[in-house]
Amino acid sequence: MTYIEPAPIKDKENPLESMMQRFDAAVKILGISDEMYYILKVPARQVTVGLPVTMDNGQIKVFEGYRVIHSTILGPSKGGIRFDPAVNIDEVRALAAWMTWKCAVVDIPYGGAKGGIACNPREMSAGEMERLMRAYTIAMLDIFGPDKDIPAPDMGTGPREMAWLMDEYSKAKGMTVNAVVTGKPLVLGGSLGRTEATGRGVMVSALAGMEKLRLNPYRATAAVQGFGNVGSWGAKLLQEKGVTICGLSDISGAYYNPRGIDVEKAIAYRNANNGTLEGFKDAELITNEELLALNVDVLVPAAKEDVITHENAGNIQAKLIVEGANGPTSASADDIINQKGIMVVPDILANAGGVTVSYFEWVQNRIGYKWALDRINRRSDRMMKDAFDNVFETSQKHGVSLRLAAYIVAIDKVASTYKFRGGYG
Ligand SMILES: NC(=O)C1=CN([C@@H]2O[C@H](COP(=O)(O)OP(=O)(O)OC[C@H]3O[C@@H](n4cnc5c(N)ncnc54)[C@H](OP(=O)(O)O)[C@@H]3O)[C@@H](O)[C@H]2O)C=CC1
Ligand SMILES: O=C(O)CCC(=O)C(=O)O
Repeated sequence: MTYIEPAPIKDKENPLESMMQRFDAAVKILGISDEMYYILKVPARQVTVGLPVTMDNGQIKVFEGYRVIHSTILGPSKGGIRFDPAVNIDEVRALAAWMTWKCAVVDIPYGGAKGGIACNPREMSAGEMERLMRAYTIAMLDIFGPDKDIPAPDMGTGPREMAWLMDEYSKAKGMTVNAVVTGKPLVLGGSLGRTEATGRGVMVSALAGMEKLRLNPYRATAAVQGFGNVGSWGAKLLQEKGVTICGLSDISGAYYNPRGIDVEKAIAYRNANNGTLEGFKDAELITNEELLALNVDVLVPAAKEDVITHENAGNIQAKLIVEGANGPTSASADDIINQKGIMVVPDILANAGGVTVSYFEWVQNRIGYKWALDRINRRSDRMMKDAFDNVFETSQKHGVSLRLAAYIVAIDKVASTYKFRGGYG
């Protein structure tokens, strides 16, 4: 029997610390009461479960899984499930709070949650992943529910895992409940457009930021860190809008070509190469650290948190950062980036396209209907652009960064909803 120990919690530069620093700054500007501060800060519910799973070699491994429901003030909680070796409870707490703020920024009727399991999907077979996901679903039967808490994919998970979750949940309830999870395969009630939705929202946010900076997409260059769901779709859709993608990366390294990389070709290469860009020939191999410092107009961190810190923020040359990942910039880098005059479209705005189309999926499941792709794209693009404009206006009004403005918009919305609900007891 083996116990898979979760990643240790770092004292500093951890996502929870970064989230709290921005939250505190926004709360100060809004002048929120002490009572409200703690109502918004403390997660509504946190669950940790031990998950014994029989591995292919017959050995039992015990994994630790989490679900944190940060808030249900705006509606049932919503947020993805992450499978990654670095998962720990603090990371999930930060990610859950970001979901609350994200749903509020794009104005969808959800609270925020996140789940995670400390595991390494790259070292697990499909059968092991399935047993782990089913064990997690059973452990969370009382937490999940189409009117309570609705999971979705995040790093290391996708439609396949969501299908297992839906199946296990439905079996336990004795009926098909497809609205319990979003990001499902199309045949199980998944929505058209969900797979590419987060990358599409990144593209819409990038174009909105470029317009403010008067950058012509046809003359602009970009580098994208992370080539999974968000990074590959973000890069592809930006390229379709005329942007030259000079850099791409995954865990194997970064790939640079100043004349531009054909993103479709890179995706085909990755798909045929066991999911990795390793050995990609149409570009020079550089490091992920070098990719962040490339002389490009737009930088899209779309891999993981805390990749831009006070140690490397000074090297960034991009004029615009569009945060595809959750928490890619640690709070210690904010001042440096602001002093350099770099515009940052923050995570809780830039990557909200995914949860927006998840919301559409949930609505379609509940009314038993399927919308066409052009309708979904039109609506989600509109919602992303409206959210960008609202955050931009708020930043002008308060003289603050887009990041702080996004927190102000979100916290104000959740706090005033709480007051209207009369929840002071
Ligand atoms: N999926 C979604 O709808 C949403 C995702 N997000 C956020 O976007 C980010 C990415 O998620 P998603 O695309 O779904 O995840 P995936 O697992 O599909 O992809 C993650 C990508 O990041 C790469 N990566 C991991 N670590 C590093 C590193 N140290 N340096 C460079 N690249 C690295 C991975 O490389 P490799 O494959 O080689 O391991 C992979 O290409 C996460 O922060 C997630 O929370 C936010 C909103 C919605
Ligand atoms: O699609 C969803 O419901 C949530 C996606 C997610 O986890 C995120 O936006 O970080």
